[in-house]
Amino acid sequence: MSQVLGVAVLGAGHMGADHIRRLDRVVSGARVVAVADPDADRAREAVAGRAGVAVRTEAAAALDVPGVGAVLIASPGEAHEEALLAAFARGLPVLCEKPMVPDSAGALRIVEAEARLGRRLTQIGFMRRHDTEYRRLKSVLDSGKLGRPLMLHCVHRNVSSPPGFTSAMLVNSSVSHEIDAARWLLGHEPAAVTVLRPRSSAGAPEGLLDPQFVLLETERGVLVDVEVFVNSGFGYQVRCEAVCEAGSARIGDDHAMVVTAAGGAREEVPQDYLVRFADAYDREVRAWVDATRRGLVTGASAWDGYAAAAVAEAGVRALESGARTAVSLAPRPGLYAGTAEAE
Ligand SMILES: NC(=O)c1ccc[n+]([C@@H]2O[C@H](COP(=O)([O-])OP(=O)(O)OC[C@H]3O[C@@H](n4cnc5c(N)ncnc54)[C@H](O)[C@@H]3O)[C@@H](O)[C@H]2O)c1
Ligand SMILES: O[C@H]1[C@H](O)[C@@H](O)[C@H](O)[C@@H](O)[C@H]1O
Repeated sequence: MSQVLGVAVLGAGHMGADHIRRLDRVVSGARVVAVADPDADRAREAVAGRAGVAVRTEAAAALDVPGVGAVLIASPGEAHEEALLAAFARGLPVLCEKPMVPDSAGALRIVEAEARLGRRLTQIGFMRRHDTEYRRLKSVLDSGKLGRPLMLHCVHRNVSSPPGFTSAMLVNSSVSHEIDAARWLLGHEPAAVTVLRPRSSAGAPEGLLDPQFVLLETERGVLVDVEVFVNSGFGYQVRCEAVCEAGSARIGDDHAMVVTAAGGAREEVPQDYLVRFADAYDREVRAWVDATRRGLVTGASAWDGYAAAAVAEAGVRALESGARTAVSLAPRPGLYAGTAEAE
């Protein structure tokens, strides 16, 4: 195993600050050596109490800090393409938060740039692939004991949406997780998307189409329905039930603690993803650090990031038109052969 991995973290907001804590306190074998955020105060706050971390306001400047051996991108999606290309130019391995690049043309440019390098450098932060419940669901599906999957019923609820969250983002930010999870669980691609809109919740900001009901049809005839509701007001809930020819398997019901007292029982509901998926993020970052120190790249690939962007883009068109919309994927470069099911 190589020496301690020096990491540059780009973006010190919610996810960036949590990943900085994780890299320094939870995962062994890595150390944050540089942080970039245009908001220098936020960057300084995220590394408060840690000696020897360079703070920069430009992402590229953080990559050039001596000792940087890998990059964790946690800036907003619109900044990811430039950051990924800057990392590729320096040959640095990357863990990039989802969405890899929000638009499919930009995501394809990343796939093409990495294919030109001839080696994978990128892992995408689709953390559900590292979640214990999702992994158990994948094992049971892969075992074949339940027969072929026919349908996935999914629920994705947030307590509230952050400022600036748009109706399209319910699909291309929130449901991007279900798109990736469905591709990973099923091992094949979505072929069409339809988005239905129930009446909007009075709890949603004015003009936001929330909730939505997204229906994916896969190329092998599996239906994946997703209720996405980002201003549920009550909790962070992520569920998935796979209905197969010989049985069903469901996750997401029982990860919380049940408190029984005073003649009643109360189940705690996590309030955000940092709680619900805390272990998954730890496992994701640990797997990235371990693989990178071994000179390997594992996990969701740039191709997975592109496929999720392309499916989500079809979903946004479906939301706008109200029509069933076909998904069209570019040819998959040989570098990514077989990565729909990659670990
Ligand atoms: N995997 C998950 O469950 C999950 C959860 C939340 C967010 N995310 C993703 O993480 C990323 C960050 O989200 P967030 O919630 O932390 O956002 P945030 O707004 O809290 O933080 C983003 C930070 O990036 C900084 N920034 C802006 N442009 C930058 C640039 N060019 N270079 C470096 N920093 C820049 C901002 O100043 C801000 O501090 C997004 O891609 C988002 O989709 C993933
Ligand atoms: O960016 C976040 C993040 O990806 C969360 O995991 C998801 O639940 C939210 O809906 C999304 O807005």
